[in-house]
Amino acid sequence: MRLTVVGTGYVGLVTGACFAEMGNKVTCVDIDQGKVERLKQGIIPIYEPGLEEVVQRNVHSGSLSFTTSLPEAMANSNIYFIAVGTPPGEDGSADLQYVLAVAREIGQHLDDYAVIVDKSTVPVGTADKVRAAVQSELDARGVDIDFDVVSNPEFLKEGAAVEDFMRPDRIVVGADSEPAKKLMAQLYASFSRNHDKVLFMGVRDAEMTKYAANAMLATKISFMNEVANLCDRLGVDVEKVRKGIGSDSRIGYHFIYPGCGYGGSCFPKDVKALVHMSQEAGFEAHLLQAVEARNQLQKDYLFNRISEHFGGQSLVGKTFAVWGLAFKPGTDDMREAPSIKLINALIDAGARVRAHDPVARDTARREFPPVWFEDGRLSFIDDQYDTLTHAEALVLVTEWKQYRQPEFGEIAARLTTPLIFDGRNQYEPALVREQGITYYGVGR
Ligand SMILES: NC(=O)c1ccc[n+]([C@@H]2O[C@H](COP(=O)([O-])OP(=O)(O)OC[C@H]3O[C@@H](n4cnc5c(N)ncnc54)[C@H](O)[C@@H]3O)[C@@H](O)[C@H]2O)c1
Ligand SMILES: O=c1ccn([C@@H]2O[C@H](COP(=O)(O)OP(=O)(O)O[C@H]3O[C@H](CO)[C@@H](O)[C@H](O)[C@H]3O)[C@@H](O)[C@H]2O)c(=O)[nH]1
Repeated sequence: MRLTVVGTGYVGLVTGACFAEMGNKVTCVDIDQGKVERLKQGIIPIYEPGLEEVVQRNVHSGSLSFTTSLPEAMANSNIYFIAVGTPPGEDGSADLQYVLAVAREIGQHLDDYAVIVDKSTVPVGTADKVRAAVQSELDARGVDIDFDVVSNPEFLKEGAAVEDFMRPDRIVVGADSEPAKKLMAQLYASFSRNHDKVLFMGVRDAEMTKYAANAMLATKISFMNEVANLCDRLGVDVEKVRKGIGSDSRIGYHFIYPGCGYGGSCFPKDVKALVHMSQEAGFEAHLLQAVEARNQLQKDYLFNRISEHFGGQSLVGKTFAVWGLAFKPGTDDMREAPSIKLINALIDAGARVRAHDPVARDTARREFPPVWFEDGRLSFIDDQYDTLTHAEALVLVTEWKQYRQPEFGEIAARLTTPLIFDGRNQYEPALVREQGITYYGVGR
């Protein structure tokens, strides 16, 4: 099939590349000319395992192409995916300006029946807005062309995006017309060869399903973070509790890892957007507000533990080694990363930070004032162990694989006071303490 994907971010690029890999002919469109030029050469703008190979292979075979011209892409296909950003507005609502700009542009160039697919995460009712935006452009042109708007939210995780797209748990398709359903069933047939993974539902049902999924996962994490805080006060090891409850198949092990808060471009923004959607519907979403509030507090957890350890002493002049900047392992994405809040708090308190991340240094640099790098308050170090030089403590923020089994002897020898704050409960406390290192986890 011939497809157009608008937006070449994490979702658009993975969608386009993976559909091309499945034998479709895909044109990806982006307004960022530099990005499009690099993509044409097979250079991808983000760190996402396995993606570069898929892009290069399909660019080379001619199945995947890139352009800045939406009309050029539309001319060759009859399914248009909208995969542009929906960032949070001031009030927490999802900002639809990019989605609606694409819808208007589609309306300006539509010349035959097409299915417009909302792949971006958008509030309930957005498909109607997309439909209205397209229709008003058709009306302005004085033409009568049939089209459908479908909701097909994406559930991929960064760091495992290609795998998640290729082997999804389910494919949600909200479609209110038979021709649209038929086309979407045909498109996804190859993903459901063994099990029928496509769940057809109404457009509004599909829009809500995406938010409900993310809100459920965020709720599990905030719940566990709350339990971890309680464990601190009651002298309980939350990791024992996690295993104890995860073994109940009704609860399960997924997404109950306590830590220093969830980040990323989805959970924080989508929980806020759902709270906003509730308010607009005249309903107070008490639980979701608490999920968001717990997460904000959780991002202060490590700084509070550090302050408590130093017994209210000033942190001025103290140096801290931070391992991990990205919001999770496997990505260079810094959106809402817990490391940002921690580093700001440490530097505001007069401390210095020496940080390491295997891939996110360039993206992380943009998150902090340049003067901090110039005057040495913040340094990004090439070798993870070199961060420890002159440092009082090691703070683990992102559990990259290379941090999971470190040389504790070397850590103890290099730190001025052997001390670890483990924001992801990666280390066995007894093992660390055997090395003469003082250890703090989250809820243990
Ligand atoms: N990042 C994820 O893991 C993930 C997963 C599932 C769903 N989502 C949702 O998918 C959507 C996209 O997220 P993302 O992380 O890929 O965003 P992103 O910010 O990485 O990429 C968006 C891209 O759209 C482009 N763009 C903006 N306006 C355009 C226009 N008019 N025409 C063409 N291109 C345009 C931008 O230049 C950018 O390259 C969001 O709604 C997000 O919530 C994201
Ligand atoms: O038990 C857990 C699991 C995750 N996290 C944190 O939660 C955040 C999000 O992690 P993850 O869900 O793995 O990454 P995302 O790429 O943000 O993916 C989420 O957001 C996407 C965008 O909507 C959805 O498509 C995915 O299904 C959903 O998992 C990260 O900061 C993790 O450190 C925890 O603290 N504890």
